[in-house]
Amino acid sequence: MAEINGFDIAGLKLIRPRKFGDERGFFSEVFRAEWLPDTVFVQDNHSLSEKRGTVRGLHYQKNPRAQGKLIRVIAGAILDVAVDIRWGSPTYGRHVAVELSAANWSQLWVPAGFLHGFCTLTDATQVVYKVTDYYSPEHDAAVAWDDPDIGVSWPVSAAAVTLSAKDQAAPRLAEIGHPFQLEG
Ligand SMILES: Cc1cn([C@H]2C[C@H](O)[C@@H](COP(=O)(O)OP(=O)(O)O[C@H]3O[C@@H](C)C(=O)[C@@H](O)[C@H]3O)O2)c(=O)[nH]c1=O
Repeated sequence: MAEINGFDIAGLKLIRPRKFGDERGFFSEVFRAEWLPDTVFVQDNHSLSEKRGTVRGLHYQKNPRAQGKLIRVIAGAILDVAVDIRWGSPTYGRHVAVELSAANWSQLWVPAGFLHGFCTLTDATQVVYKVTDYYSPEHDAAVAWDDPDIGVSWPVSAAAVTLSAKDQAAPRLAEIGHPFQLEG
């Protein structure tokens, strides 16, 4: 059982699985295939970010190895961001930013055709996510987290952020062309 809601940007979904607490702790179904019809996951990922103010993103894999991602947090909290880069989409360039945490037990479904990234709001944050294609270093790509054309209101300043070398060197959205076309 889960509550599933859409956003103004088509394709994105917020999933809130039920959590059954009792004197032992809790039980929760964290994934059911029926929540995301026609979606097949092939890889599960788990990352730990030691410090609050760590940004990972904004990432995507190029076609034909594009990935949909189902993201959740099992320790701490993040601001999770998905940017629509489906060329032809009425919401091209727009993003959503939602807090996912171990406390709110929410998951964000980000289909292929989006940039994805997050900022940790706590130390020792652990994020786990399912993806629909295997990691492919040749197709792995990024856009600058602080691209003003995207305009994410990140909860960390450029002076304080912890960022990988790869993410520091990422191009702006205007420089990557149009890697995804809206289907249908
Ligand atoms: C993502 C990934 C990385 N790696 C390796 C490559 C590298 O040596 C090390 C760290 O990789 P990265 O710096 O790319 O990790 P990270 O910055 O955490 O990348 C992730 O960020 C979030 C926001 C996403 O959306 C993911 O799809 C992925 O892009 O792990 C894999 O072996 N498999 C994978 O699926």
